Amino acid sequence: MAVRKLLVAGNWKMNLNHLEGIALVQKIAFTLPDKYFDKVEVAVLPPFTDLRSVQTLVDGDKLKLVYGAQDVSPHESGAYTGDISGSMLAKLGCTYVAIGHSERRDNHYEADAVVNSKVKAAYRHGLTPILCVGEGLEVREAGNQIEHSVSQLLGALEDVTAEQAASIVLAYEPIWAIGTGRVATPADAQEVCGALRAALATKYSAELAEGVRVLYGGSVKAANVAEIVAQADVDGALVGGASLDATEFATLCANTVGILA
Ligand SMILES: O=C[C@H](O)COP(=O)(O)O
Repeated sequence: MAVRKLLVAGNWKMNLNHLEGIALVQKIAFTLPDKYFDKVEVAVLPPFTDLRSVQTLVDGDKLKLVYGAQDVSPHESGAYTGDISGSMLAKLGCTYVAIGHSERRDNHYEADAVVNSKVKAAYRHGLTPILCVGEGLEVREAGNQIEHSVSQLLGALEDVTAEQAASIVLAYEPIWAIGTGRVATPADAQEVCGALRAALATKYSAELAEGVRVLYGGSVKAANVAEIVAQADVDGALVGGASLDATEFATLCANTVGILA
């Protein structure tokens, strides 16, 4: 039986300048007891502009949390104005990179092929993708959430080897739950997270699928995280709004495994 270490990742989105980011990371680190980090991996995903500051703080104070980026260019270098390459993120000590978030798929017209190219770019530079999939309300109401999310997963994994996929993190984020306060029920989360794991087993192997961490995201708060993460195929959370407040985020992390902050 694979032992999957829980992961709570805070996606700051387009919030907190580098000074505010330093303050938030310091408060999170000082609020969570060291014993916590033995049970749950805690990551923050700041805006690009904050990464160097977060790196300096984490390295300098030997903090136990890790960090990553919210996107990555599919290109290596060159005339791609505004892009940030995987090599640049690796140089900044990033562990993770979120790829395919619905806010990128929608606002930047990122089709599955683009998401796939970013997944491969992440692996070229030793970054672990947090691959985001999830359906809109109209798909949910039609009952097609599993087909939709599995299709996004398989589109993102085109030409991705088993060796690479073994380390991937998936995040099921129903769009109708993002930023709305309408969190998915534990059963909703389990249904799709379980289907994503089954799809990995079919594409690669049952052993690989058992080892991959599948997160839920969408209005996760300290008050609701425990019942969601208690589901068999949910291995943590990708947290937006609640990650911007140190006390809420630290309590959310602690509640993930029932450790009081
Ligand atoms: O990446 C995080 C998800 O978009 C969830 O955001 P939220 O917790 O604000 O609903």
